[in-house]
Amino acid sequence: MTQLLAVSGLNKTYADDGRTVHALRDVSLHISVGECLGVVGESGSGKSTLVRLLLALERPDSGEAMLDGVPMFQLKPKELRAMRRHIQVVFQDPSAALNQRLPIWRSIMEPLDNFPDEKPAFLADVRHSRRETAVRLLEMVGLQAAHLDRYPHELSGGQKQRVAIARGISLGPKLLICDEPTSSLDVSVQAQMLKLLKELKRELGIAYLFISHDIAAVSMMSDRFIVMKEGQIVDRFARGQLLGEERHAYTRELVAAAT
Ligand SMILES: Nc1ncnc2c1ncn2[C@@H]1O[C@H](COP(=O)(O)OP(=O)(O)OP(=O)(O)O)[C@@H](O)[C@H]1O
Repeated sequence: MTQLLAVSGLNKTYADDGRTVHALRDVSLHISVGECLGVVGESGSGKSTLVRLLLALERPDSGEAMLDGVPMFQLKPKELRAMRRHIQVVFQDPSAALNQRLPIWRSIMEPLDNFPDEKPAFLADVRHSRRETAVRLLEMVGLQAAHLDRYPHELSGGQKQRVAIARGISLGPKLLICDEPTSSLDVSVQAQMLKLLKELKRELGIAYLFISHDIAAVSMMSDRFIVMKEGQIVDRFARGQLLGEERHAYTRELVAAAT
């Protein structure tokens, strides 16, 4: 499989009350085109730090991330902005991700409005019209044109997360980071959201970095897995190997805690 993202030797420390916190220690991973890499780890294991670095919101102390062979942390701000459209994110809390004062269709169109020349293949026939484009995106995530002019407070949590996913896929990214995308949702809605993400992955060929403390959700989505603890990757394995004898003790603890 063609490699999409190759992260090597990422280190990130923070100063906290005079103490140095190693949020990431020598983290290396790769994701192939169209693949889902699941990331599991308890709170404080470094998952959000990894996301912030990949979104270029912060820089690592050392290490590199190559996206399609381009070294991200060496890019100039303008180049970085252009590259960033290839990595989109869906966060845990869709309410925080959507502007409460904008109707849904405007929120959905924000990324495309920021990159007016982008025309992903699945939007090519509607891109001439912002509203038609928004309808197409809504339909792709299981909502309808009737939702176009609603405001976030008029939607359920699951519907808001669908809108956030519509935004996330709108630029046809190569990588979608799903950062605890189901954690804020009712249990009954979580499975529907995972099903939707799976369908979009298959339809659009997007690779996912799927982060969750919910091992069941990660197992359902991912082709391969990494387990993080105190900023380090302590275990790596492929689908079907979660319950294997060779699993790290910490992975087994997480599995035991989840069952
Ligand atoms: N800005 C910061 N300043 C100081 N310490 C930080 C900062 N950001 C993260 N840390 C520390 O780095 C470590 C990793 O944090 P991180 O948020 O990446 O973990 P996480 O696995 O995403 O946890 P959670 O699931 O709770 O978000 C933690 O010990 C955290 O306290």
